[in-house]
Amino acid sequence: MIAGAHPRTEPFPAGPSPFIPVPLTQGGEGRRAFRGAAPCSGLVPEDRRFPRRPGEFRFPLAPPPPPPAFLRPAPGSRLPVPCPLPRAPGSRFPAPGSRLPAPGSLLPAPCSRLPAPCSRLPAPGSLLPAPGSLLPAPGSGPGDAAALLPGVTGPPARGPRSAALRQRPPPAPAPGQHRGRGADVRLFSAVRRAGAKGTRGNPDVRKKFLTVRVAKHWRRLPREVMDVPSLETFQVRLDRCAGRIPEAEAVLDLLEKCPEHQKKGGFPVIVFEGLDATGKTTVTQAVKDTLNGVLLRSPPACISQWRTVFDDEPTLVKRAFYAAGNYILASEIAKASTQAPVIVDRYWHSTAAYTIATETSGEVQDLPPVQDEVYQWPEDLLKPDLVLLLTVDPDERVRRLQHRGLQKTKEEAELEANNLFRQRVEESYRRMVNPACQEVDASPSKEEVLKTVLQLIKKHCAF
Ligand SMILES: Nc1ncnc2c1ncn2[C@@H]1O[C@H](COP(=O)(O)OP(=O)(O)OP(=O)(O)O)[C@@H](O)[C@H]1O
Ligand SMILES: Cc1cn([C@H]2C[C@H](O)[C@@H](COP(=O)(O)O)O2)c(=O)[nH]c1=O
Repeated sequence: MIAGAHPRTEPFPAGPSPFIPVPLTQGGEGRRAFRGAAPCSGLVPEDRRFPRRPGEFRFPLAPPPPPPAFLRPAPGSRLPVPCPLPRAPGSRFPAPGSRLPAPGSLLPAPCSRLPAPCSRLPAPGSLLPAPGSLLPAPGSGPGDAAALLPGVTGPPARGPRSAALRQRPPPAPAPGQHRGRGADVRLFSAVRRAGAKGTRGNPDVRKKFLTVRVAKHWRRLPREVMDVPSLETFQVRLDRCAGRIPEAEAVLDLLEKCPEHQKKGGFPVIVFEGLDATGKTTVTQAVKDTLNGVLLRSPPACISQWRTVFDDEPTLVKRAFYAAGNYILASEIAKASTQAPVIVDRYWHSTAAYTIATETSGEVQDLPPVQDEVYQWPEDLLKPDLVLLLTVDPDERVRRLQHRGLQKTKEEAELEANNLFRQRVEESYRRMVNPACQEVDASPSKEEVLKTVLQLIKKHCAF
């Protein structure tokens, strides 16, 4: 976060490596140093580099490309006046019940960014809803909070990639999994089965039971969070907001350079997870030094300068950014693990755990149930050999946070202020599966924690 901030870690005493030494090292700076810096700008084309603070600059350096042909008006036709939809009095939204223009007409810029009421209507891939269709009242429809967020829903923004993404068939479901929409279908069928057993011969009871269970789940997690995660899902989501957030386009450009379905090399890949200030930076640095390994982190250095932009976005956009970072990181892991052991400071489990905890409220009992699909690893994301979850007694963690004295992220402030949020993040980590986390008590001294961690690595990873 603060470029050039003081180092986050104190060095471990140097010692002989218990593993085969590999003469390759990389990384080693405290992760905060990467926030706000542009460490691998070489990867980013010159016209895609952005200044580091959000608000300094919000539009691409080049003028925006002309709208695709299908959005342009027919020759000789008159452009509509700035917003053809009548506004509700005192509102930025069209009045409920107002009629939409004919399909194919050009939505001018201000209207094309209209949130929920407009963006929810078109069928996937279609330009506009049927002529004369009625706009729903703002906020109506299923309790899908995400659908009400600008830039989260609606057709992808623009460009040839958008068209390609739109034309691609939806990703095939995993074996035994329902397609795409996922959670609602899956949950519904699960409840149907339970209802059928417990309420045989009493359809009224079943009806009530179904309604209550499904509605409750919808309120807790937006459907998009429950969607089966895949590279394509996150590309589509970033593409949808690329017109508004130029950095999303830059992330997509980097993603396109990463081969799909990355495979791990012959060396072990070990991930460290945990709440902020549990000692990940400290221990990952020490393990990397001990094993002569490569240290990588999520989000990877080449996109971390845009964190501040995405951290201020709605959860689903933010999650798409961090998830995209994981796929870019996967290609770095694939390459590095052909040369040396790879130590990773945060990966998919962090993206999932923070999203789940942010999108839920209340106590850990209110999280999606154990074995829910939200705790699954994405099918198309390179898997590590071992994931170690560092946990620390809450008081000790607060002491470490204070000792560190760095500027806090929104989540860190939330973790400090909101005990329930902290518990939800940690419990979500614990519920992750395939691969699951191995919990390590990181409350003891740095030397003891390193010893424990090295023993676990020796036990679980082949060298
Ligand atoms: N085992 C330990 N005992 C005492 N202090 C520790 C221990 N491990 C780390 N610390 C100290 O706690 C603070 C936070 O550690 P560190 O930066 O490694 O945590 P982190 O998990 O990487 O945090 P973040 O996720 O926010 O980057 C630092 O000041 C560090 O020196
Ligand atoms: C990787 C990742 C991070 N975050 C958020 C959650 C935490 O508050 C900070 C941690 O960042 P740090 O560099 O380790 O201090 O970032 C997230 O929400 N999702 C992610 O995937």
